[in-house]
Amino acid sequence: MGMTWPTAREPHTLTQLFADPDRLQQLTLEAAGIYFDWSKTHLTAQLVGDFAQLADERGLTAARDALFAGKVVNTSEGRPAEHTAERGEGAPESVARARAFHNRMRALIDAIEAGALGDIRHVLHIGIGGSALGPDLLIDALGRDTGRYDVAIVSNVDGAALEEATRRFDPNATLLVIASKTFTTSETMLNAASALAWMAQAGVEDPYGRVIALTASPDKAMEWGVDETRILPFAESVGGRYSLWSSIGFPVALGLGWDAFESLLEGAAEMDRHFRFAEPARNAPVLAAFADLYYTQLRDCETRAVFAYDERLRLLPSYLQQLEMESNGKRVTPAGEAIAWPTAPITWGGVGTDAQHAVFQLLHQGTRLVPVEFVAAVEAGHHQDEAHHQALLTNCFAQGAALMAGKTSDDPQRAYPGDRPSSTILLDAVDPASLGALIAFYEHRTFANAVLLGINPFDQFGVELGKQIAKSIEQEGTEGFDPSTQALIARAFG
Ligand SMILES: O=P(O)(O)OC[C@H]1O[C@](O)(CO)[C@@H](O)[C@@H]1O
Repeated sequence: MGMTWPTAREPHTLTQLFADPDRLQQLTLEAAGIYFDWSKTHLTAQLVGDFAQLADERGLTAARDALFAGKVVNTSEGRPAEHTAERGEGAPESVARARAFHNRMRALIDAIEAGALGDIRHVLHIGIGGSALGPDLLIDALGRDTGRYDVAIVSNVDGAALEEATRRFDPNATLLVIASKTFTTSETMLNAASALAWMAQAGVEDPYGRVIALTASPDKAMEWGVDETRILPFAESVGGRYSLWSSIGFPVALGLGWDAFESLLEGAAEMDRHFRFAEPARNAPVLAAFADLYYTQLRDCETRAVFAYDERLRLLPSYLQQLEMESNGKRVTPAGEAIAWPTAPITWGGVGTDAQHAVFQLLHQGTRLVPVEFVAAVEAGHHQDEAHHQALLTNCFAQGAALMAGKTSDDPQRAYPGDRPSSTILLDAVDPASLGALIAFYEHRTFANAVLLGINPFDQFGVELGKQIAKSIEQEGTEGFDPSTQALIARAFG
């Protein structure tokens, strides 16, 4: 498959690019209440135009329409990708089905709140990957001091993860939520069995009566012993890492309240409409994808870094790692042809200001170019002192300015080369609606990248081999494995 990427006509530094008085206006925009700034990247109006033309040639508009129309965009698995239908933006029958599933979830939440499952104060949500990262991000960001349920999200098969939750939870007041699209993921099933045993050992009368299943495989949940009335299904066409909006969002709806969950969906729907209808040069997910492609294809950047300048968003980089790397970490086209250019960069990041005192040295003075993304919110959380928040934001903006401007010095060790790109995403507040819009922005940006790269972002066959090998070691032992693996197993298990 051949493709010519746009080229920067004249190499200008970022500081030079600001000589254009229209630059700020051209490369900033507001969408779904979020302010986006790409003016400190090397994108120019010219480059945006070139990328828009490429997007045209690559069929971005048709691909986007197919996504929202519920067409089979996940061709390797022969199904649509209908996460937007969960927020009301999709094929009418898929939207109706999502509404019916949401109504079922709401009825169960109402019943739990009314005490139908007994005294519930703790919610133990067990799931991994897309069945954990979204709920974890939302609960961590917004679940403090709600006066509602205490929610723990447990994903790792390491028993220490489950123990941390069971140590602080009362088994007699715990709701066990098993979240798994397939209801076969080994880590989740082992954690779920151990959590159930913990409840039984503590003398909970009917532990199964406290189990909720969130799944696209209700039959498997029933086989496991979950009563049908406590199974919250979602459509097979909703991908794991895109499933926060479905019943996988149950701990969010229970922990933050139904109104918050609806605001989350509405915030995402607003971003959906923006992505659908805004022209490329004023379309936030599309512009972000252009910047991503500029740095990976034209500047050979192998990574991109996301720094949340807000403690509430500290899990955002982990969430994005799955979304971006599991979606676009591919090497062939849907037709099976090798892709001749780099695909998704490595997403990494952290929290500001902590990261400034750890990894920013490399960003400012290292030999690698890393496009940086800052995510911050104008409003401090209710728990936060204004002075702290001002210091936080000031640091965030200062870093962007410093990366770009650099600093000369007679001593090369003290010189900063500058011209290092960053983009800034500024929320008004960290609330359900803004986080819905933010996450939907990232989903569509990943999709736009995929279309231009020539990738199916909705499958993830690359995660299967390790799982198969782990299973075969468990079941058949080490025979046939390489000497290194055999030695490790012998040393660990004797
Ligand atoms: O929800 P499930 O089926 O347990 O899968 C969990 C996660 O595992 C993966 O399939 C990868 O192993 C993810 O895509 C998914 O989010």
